[in-house]
Amino acid sequence: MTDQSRLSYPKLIANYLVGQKLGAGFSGAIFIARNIHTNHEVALKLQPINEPCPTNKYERAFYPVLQGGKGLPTLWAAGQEGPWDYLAIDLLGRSLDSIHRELMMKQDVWDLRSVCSIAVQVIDRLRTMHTRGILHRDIQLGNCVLGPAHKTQTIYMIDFGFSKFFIDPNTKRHIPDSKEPRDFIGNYWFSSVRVHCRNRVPSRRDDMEALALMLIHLLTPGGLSWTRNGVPKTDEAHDVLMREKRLARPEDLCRGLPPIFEEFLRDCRRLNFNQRPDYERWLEDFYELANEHGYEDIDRFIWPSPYPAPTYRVTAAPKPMARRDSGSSELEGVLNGIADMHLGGGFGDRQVLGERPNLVNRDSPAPAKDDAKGKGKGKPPAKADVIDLTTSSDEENANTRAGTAAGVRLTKAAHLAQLAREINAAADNRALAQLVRDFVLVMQENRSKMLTKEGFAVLDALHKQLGDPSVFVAPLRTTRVRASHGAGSQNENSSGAGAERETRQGKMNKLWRLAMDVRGAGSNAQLAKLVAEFGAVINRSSGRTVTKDGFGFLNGLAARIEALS
Ligand SMILES: Nc1ncnc2c1ncn2[C@@H]1O[C@H](COP(=O)(O)OP(=O)(O)OP(=O)(O)O)[C@@H](O)[C@H]1O
Repeated sequence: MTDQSRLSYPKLIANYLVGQKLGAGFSGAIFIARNIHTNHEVALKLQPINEPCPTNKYERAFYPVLQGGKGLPTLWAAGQEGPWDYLAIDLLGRSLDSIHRELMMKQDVWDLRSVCSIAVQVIDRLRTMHTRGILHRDIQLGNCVLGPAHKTQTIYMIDFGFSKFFIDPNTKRHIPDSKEPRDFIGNYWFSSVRVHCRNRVPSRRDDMEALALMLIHLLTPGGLSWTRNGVPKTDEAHDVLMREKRLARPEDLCRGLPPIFEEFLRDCRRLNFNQRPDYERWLEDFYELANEHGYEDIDRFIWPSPYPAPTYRVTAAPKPMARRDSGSSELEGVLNGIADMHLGGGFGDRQVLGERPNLVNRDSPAPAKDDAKGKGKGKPPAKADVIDLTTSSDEENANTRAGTAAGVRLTKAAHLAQLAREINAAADNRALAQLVRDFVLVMQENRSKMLTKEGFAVLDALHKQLGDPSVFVAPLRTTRVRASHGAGSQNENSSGAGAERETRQGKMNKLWRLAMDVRGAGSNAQLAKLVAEFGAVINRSSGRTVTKDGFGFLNGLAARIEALS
């Protein structure tokens, strides 16, 4: 890197009169410049041609491909003159970093409207870049800037010095993954754990994860914990930073925030190397979040914010009892063993549910509201009596709830897994109905209403028990069709437009119809079919969340199962 302070920049480069300095970066400086023929003002990025890290040269390759994309700057001129390499690009506005610094003098976190607006705009920019075969690889607040004077409500992406084509222009295939040691490319604050701490090759998922971390940073008082000591100056300090980043669990990073932030971060971390992120799903979910809070038109980033008061902030995480690398794996093992114990007991006999042709169709199932009364029986012990078993940062078991007669606080995943086992062992409709109510309780008590793989396992068990427990029933999960998660979407060229995804209205309509059908179901076999349909609707929906209508269906199901007993 060149020592900026010793450089003396020219007054005229090509057709540009060099004016006020806007900022200095890793390997050059950027100035306001005016075209001497047209008076057109640009931002001129100047770099010595012998710069050891010639980012201008790299950036030049990407601009032609990015031209015309919303929120991507226009390149007006580029070349070398004398000892200088220059790029003339759109003159843009303030960076989010500069807004952030100013805002943090007044309040501890950003307001939700602004964060949603940043989310949808940057997701959209990444979608454009990725669709054109380019990874950004340096997502950070300083590289998101407001548009020029007539487009100040559009967020622009800048600084493609670390960018890379991830589709090979000759083979048209995704670049290969590799486990070879490699230099870290990115930034300390937001680069993904895989890229920063595990030295993996960056791909689309890592740009998205960096965005997720950046959004969480904006809602964390004092910022993400590893950003608080500044840029690490020694290898030891860098190691400490990486360790902290690696160990930070999504549920702790997002405690107190709407569930979408945690789900977004987890989803980015779940993607395969060459998998296309489901940009559409996340756009839709952030629009929905904004909508729920009455924020309109978040495609426009309005600053100062019309709703400046912070709505959410990350709350401090309790100190975990046992952490993976804290050396207490024995204790952890014992606790997990307790969590995995089959606490249902007493159902060792062969299952006797399934089709009951002799059942009378009673037309008066209890309304969903009444079902809630039954929940007292399976009600978990008070939270104060429980032990926290949440230890995994990678699995979908983040959110704890009070649970089980053993007085152990199970993770959502452990509790759902236990419910699935109990459903498989249930001896009659009455027991099954109670377990469905317990399922509703577990889901409702948890912050995230996302139906995880353990939740689908509960539906699978129900489907099997209500159908015919003696025959193998294909798991509902195998019917998953989500655009970005299905096998087909592994292909980098997949459009992933989500043709088979459920719209919000479609989901509501289908759940409403299912809730109606469940009331009239005359047999366990009919209920089994409705459970399968329910699973399919949730599976195709945005965020795979169980909504109010979904709980309505489940409560109706419990009532009907009981009525058929
Ligand atoms: N087109 C632009 N219009 C206005 N300001 C800009 C523009 N491009 C960059 N800047 C300002 O200059 C700063 C440095 O620019 P940029 O990030 O492109 O340079 P860099 O040398 O690659 O920097 P870094 O080392 O931080 O990655 C930015 O944070 C921004 O404040």
